[in-house]
Amino acid sequence: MPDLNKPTRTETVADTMQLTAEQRAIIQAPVTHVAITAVAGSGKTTTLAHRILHLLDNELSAQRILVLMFNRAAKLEFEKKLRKLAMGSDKPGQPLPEIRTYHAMGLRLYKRFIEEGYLEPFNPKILSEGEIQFQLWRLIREVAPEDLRSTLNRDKKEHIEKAEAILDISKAQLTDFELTFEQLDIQPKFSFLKDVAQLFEDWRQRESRISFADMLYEPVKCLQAHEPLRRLVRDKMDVVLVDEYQDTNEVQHQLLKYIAGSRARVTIVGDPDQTIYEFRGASTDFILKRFQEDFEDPAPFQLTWSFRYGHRAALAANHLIGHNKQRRDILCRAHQSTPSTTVEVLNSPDEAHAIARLLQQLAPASAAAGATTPVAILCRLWSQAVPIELALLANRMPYRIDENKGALNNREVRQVLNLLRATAANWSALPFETRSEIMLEVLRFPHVAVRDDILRGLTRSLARIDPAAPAQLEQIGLTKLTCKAQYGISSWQLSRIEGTLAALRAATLSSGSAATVLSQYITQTDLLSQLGASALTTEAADEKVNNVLGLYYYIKVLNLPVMDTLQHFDELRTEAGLGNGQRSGSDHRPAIVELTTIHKTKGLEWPTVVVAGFKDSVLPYRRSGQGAEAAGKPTDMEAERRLVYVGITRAKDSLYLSAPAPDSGTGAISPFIAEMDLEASLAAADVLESAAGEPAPKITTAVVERYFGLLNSEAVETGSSDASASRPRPSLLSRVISPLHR
Ligand SMILES: Nc1ncnc2c1ncn2[C@@H]1O[C@H](COP(=O)(O)OP(=O)(O)OP(=O)(O)O)[C@@H](O)[C@H]1O
Repeated sequence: MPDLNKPTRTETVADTMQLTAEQRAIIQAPVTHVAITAVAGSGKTTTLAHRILHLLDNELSAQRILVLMFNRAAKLEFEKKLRKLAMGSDKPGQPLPEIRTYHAMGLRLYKRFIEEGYLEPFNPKILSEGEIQFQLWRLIREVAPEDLRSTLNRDKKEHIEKAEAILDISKAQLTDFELTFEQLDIQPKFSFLKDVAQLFEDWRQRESRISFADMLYEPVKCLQAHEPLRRLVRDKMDVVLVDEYQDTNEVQHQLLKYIAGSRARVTIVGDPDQTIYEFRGASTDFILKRFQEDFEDPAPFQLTWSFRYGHRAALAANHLIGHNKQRRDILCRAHQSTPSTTVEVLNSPDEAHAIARLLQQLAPASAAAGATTPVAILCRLWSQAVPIELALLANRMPYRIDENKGALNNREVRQVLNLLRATAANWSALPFETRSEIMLEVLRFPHVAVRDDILRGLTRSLARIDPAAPAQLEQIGLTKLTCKAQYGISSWQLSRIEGTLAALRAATLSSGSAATVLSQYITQTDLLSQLGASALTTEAADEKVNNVLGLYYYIKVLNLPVMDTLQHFDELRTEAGLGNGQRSGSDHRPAIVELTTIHKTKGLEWPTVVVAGFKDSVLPYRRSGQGAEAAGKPTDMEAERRLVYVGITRAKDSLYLSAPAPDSGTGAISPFIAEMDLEASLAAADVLESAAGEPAPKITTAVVERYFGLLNSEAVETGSSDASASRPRPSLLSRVISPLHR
């Protein structure tokens, strides 16, 4: 193995990049196992990229270096970073190592093991969460013990969620269902769910289907069982580097061990405060303990300076995360080369429009900032994004959102709009086929629990008559006497259809705004609880209900009659490029806003970040569980706090925390805002950034004192002014939007 202690070209690279001593130590470390713990924005990925160039410079072959990233977005970002760095080096065309996600790696091994005859070929259509939950519910109904049958429907979600947890955690931890059941501390009355998990696996194998989890689980189980396969995969690499190790689970840790064998030296890097995938079996144990146990004598390194955000964001993040008890108490601190970051609370009774207005004001500065997408709006749940996206569209703000997540493609949004169409003045002028389709959607919203083929026949008859007309069912010959014989539906189903049609009739006759019509219909059909009940999990129920509520609030602010509201939405569809049923974008302006969830932002950063939904029940997210056990379950505050920590540490120049206006009736402000201690954080940062260099802030906390102590005791490294110059701070972004809520 080459001697990597000798000074090399990387030092030159390091010098021009103004790398810190902490970073240089890692880049130039000898090729041993290495464990790096680092704070958010401290240049973990940047340092890994430099380390790779250093290794290549020292005659390690690119083919013998493997980089494992957590997800696709992080992989793409890293590829870009490495390519750019390589382009600036004196060997711009040199081959670069393979960068893979864990799952891509698992899938590659899976296919190889099929070729070797150890695994069966699988259907390329990967099982979705929805399909898995649907199958679990089918099996639960098949095998539930007699004494639980009477409450099975009521506790549907609880059963599905527990069965899914047994399945997921067993695959993530490589434990059998029995042990997982015990570890999850599930009540004995649910022990039949272990059989459900096994029956699901039998079904899955019969159908040759695999899930996302199986891409890792199956090959690792195979490796555990077969020595020839272990020989096949091990010792192929000299160096393996793994990012985001704080979110590693057992199956990933084992895969890493098998790939490394006794040859590869492994570098792991991560930030325990950014662990946000516990629900997939992730644990800080792997970065803090297990790696040290399973890989011989790893050299420990730390990255403690943030280059992403300034003192305000650093102090707010430190105050917040300091409330977690189960952590290593490390402060993140802004490097002196880092421009200051403004932190503001955006208090508003109408979050969506407040954010859209803010972005209108920031747009020129954002465009000038030159970043590909200079602003990110981060949500806890996708349903939060519905009214925000609509407000962005209404303000003609070019944005980007995950495929399939757009508000106008959202099922509940489409259903609300169809309901409004059914109550609109131009109903009878609509083509017959359109009316039938709309009636079908109305009878599914909430679902009247009639089979689809019967429902289709029924809605074709209903489409012929006026929704405002009384006694419509009689008009199409559907009465208590005829319903069974003619349509094969029960009296109970008939009463549901009657209920929906009565609500539709009342809505059609209403002279109020679209919001009044919708609100009447929601109340009369008990829509929200019906929607919640139809979902297979609590989170899915919350998303459905919040999709409707988000749209309702948007329509309420719009305050237009039904026809005008529908026209407004037609215009939004055109703006979104959906006019002809295809999403193409109405114009080709580059997106200045990325609308996404905090879970999707691993390793990413933006000049301006807006974290939405700082209100109780959203941050921290409290599931509206229906089963008695779920409802009483305390929210995992530490996990939610880590999520907010990840969100707020994505900002470079400006961070906005969107919260309800006090006493506006739009919800209580999230306790996390108080936990950030913004008063103390901002006052302390003012002192640190003042040219006069005041001795101490007027308001102080233990965190502020430690922060000052750290800055004072360790000389901040010099020579980083170029780094700060490379990222000028947009002046527009520093203005106060709304008074800081204390
Ligand atoms: N020595 C340095 N001087 C100036 N800027 C730096 C330095 N090192 C890294 N940066 C910049 O700091 C920012 C954060 O770096 P990077 O994304 O690598 O951090 P990270 O630790 O991987 O982040 P996260 O905690 O989100 O995973 C980037 O904009 C990067 O270019």
